[in-house]
Amino acid sequence: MAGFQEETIMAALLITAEALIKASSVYLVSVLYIKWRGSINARIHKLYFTDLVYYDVNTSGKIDNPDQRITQNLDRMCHNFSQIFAPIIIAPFTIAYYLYKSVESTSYIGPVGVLCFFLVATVINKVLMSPVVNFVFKRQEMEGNYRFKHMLLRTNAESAAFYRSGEIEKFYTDQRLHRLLKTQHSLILRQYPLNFSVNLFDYLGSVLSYILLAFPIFHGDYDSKSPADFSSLISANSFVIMYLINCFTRLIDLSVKAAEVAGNAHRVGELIEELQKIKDKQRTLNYDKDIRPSTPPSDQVELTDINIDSRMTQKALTVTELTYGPPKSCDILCKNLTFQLEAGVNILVTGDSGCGKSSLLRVIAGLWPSTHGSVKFHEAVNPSKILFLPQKPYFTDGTLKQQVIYPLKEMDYGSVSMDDESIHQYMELTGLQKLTDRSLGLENYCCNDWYQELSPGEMQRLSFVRLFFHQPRFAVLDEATSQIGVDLERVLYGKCRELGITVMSVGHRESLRQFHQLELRLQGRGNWTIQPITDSLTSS
Ligand SMILES: Nc1ncnc2c1ncn2[C@@H]1O[C@H](COP(=O)(O)OP(=O)(O)OP(=O)(O)O)[C@@H](O)[C@H]1O
Repeated sequence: MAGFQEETIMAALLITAEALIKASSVYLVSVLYIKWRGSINARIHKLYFTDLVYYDVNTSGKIDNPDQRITQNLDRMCHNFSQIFAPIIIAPFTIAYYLYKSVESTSYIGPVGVLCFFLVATVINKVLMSPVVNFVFKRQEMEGNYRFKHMLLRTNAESAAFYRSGEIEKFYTDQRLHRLLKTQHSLILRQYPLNFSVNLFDYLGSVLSYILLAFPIFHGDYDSKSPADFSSLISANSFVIMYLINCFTRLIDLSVKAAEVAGNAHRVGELIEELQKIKDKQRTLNYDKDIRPSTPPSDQVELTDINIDSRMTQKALTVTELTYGPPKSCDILCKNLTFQLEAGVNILVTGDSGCGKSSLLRVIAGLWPSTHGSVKFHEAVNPSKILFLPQKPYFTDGTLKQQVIYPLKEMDYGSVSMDDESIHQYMELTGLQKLTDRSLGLENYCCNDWYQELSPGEMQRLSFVRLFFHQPRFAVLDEATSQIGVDLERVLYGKCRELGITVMSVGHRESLRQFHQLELRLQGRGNWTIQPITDSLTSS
């Protein structure tokens, strides 16, 4: 009786200890998770934003939106890990104690029997667990793809609506959902035998305790005991063996959760590795970002017949023997292109739609790799030296002023010698005074989605306010005035000249020619020409 009481107290103590460890582990894992997630997400942000791989990542189609995907996987992984942490920590102590107790009551038969049972169960569960890990990993990937499709549609809902593309978008979204459900179904199919085996070993465990007790009973070890002592001994010993089996079966039960943790960890690892690979690939690109001034190669375009402002002789960039095409394609958009962007000499890039004008800017900006040749910057690529205005204007969430000073932050604003009055003047110049009034000034209205608030022409005008605010020495403008009237276009280019901003523009409009001194024409099939513009306002 005393033995039975002792076992009960011991079991109660162990259960309490486990509950305590479980609560503490959930707390500990949560605290660690916050730190861990902070550092992992910061690493992703660095790879994704600072190292300029986001463009590649998004166009690679392999891991769109890695930040969100990694966070989701980390969430699940940490949740499951906090569930299995406590049982794993407490298991060695309970197992050691009950092994010792079962040796006392059944000699070697009890522990050996339980260990053999555990080994068989572990091997079988291990075999059944492997496919589950793979499918958990696949399900995460499919779920990420499906969610990303929804996010993409939400972001571009208006453009899709203009094309009345509801049916086709429904088709593609259903396809992704179908793939996700199919993977989930396959996962459930693989989980079925694993769950069956886990439950089977749970039940077999309770029967096993009586089988193991039968050995000392039939061996005659308890023959000398009175019926009362015998029955209390049996109940005490069966309790010990049952608890020992229970310790092992609980470890086996963890295999389902362990499979989930392994699947999630695998996916997080793969996403990070993929980002790192893209970054390494970028590093090995034949792309020279050296910002030190250098002497130009001898075979560059001669600009002797161009009226160059003698005060400005510095160069922004030199493109040498550049051959490029769309990534993951054998097409060549331009072959052996050589030119330089020199202060005071505006260049107009022209050519038919799809001939590779924007692609040239992508290669120059380092977003696309080149097949051959190099791009050498003589100025640092930062807003005060060289600023890119992309074809699709970019706006972040925040106030009007944050849009103007972008990519600077409010806190960096002090480092720029410009007051709000100048911004107001530029808003007025570009015809955006109404927008300032509507926004109750530059800083009083915080908008989450400026794309919904501005017309395409307003977006382009606001981009010019940004350009005037930064006053870089060089600007690369991709169809930056396509939605603006020719009168305002003249004003904007005039202001660029007044502020000493040399531009390289991509555009189709005839009216643009007068603001440039050189025309770089991409003729398709890799051919190109570069020649002076005779009707330029500034040419001699
Ligand atoms: N991310 C991409 N992946 C693969 N091919 C692309 C990608 N973006 C553009 N292309 C292809 O590269 C070619 C050149 O595109 P680009 O955007 O440079 O044309 P463009 O000359 O600027 O045309 P437009 O005047 O219409 O803007 C096109 O055939 C286009 O389909």
